[in-house]
Amino acid sequence: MSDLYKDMLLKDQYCILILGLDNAVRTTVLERSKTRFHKNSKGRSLSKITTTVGLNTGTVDVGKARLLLCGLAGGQEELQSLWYKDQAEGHGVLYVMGSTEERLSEAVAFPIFLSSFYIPLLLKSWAAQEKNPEMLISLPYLLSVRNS
Ligand SMILES: Nc1nc2c(ncn2[C@@H]2O[C@H](COP(=O)(O)OP(=O)(O)OP(=O)(O)O)[C@@H](O)[C@H]2O)c(=O)[nH]1
Ligand SMILES: [Mg+2]
Repeated sequence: MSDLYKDMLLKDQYCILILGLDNAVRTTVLERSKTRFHKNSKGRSLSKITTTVGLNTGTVDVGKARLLLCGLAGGQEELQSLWYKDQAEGHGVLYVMGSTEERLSEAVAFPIFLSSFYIPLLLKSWAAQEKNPEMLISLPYLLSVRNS
């Protein structure tokens, strides 16, 4: 309990939404992240992962940051409009693309929309020489998930 308490006090916490089309392996990325990064928790084995109903969550530690990962159900076309509202409510988005060629144009629409927000922000924080922790943790995290 004392270790947990210290961890909670020392770490900056961020809420990261995992978005992507249905069947894009969002839950797999979440469960693999838990196994890879959470010292006291092992993610579900791949054979136990079924279609998400509602919400999957998990916490992982990346450097000095603690990420609360939220995998939402519903990557289907009719629910994608919710992403535009949801993404503004988290600190960041982990967008998973595991799509077939037929759905590629559907899969890239949202990252193109997001980059119109984040690229100007990134350029602005570079120009002001600010260290933006949300952006600094993203690349090492993505590389580590990919390699695990
Ligand atoms: N070919 C292949 N399939 C994979 C891989 N990883 C996971 N899958 C399969 O992809 C399917 C979808 O994975 P999920 O993680 O459930 O995807 P999701 O985006 O959470 O899907 P929903 O919640 O149903 O929308 C499952 O049948 C997985 O077993 C992989 O590396 N290669
Ligand atoms: Mg899922």
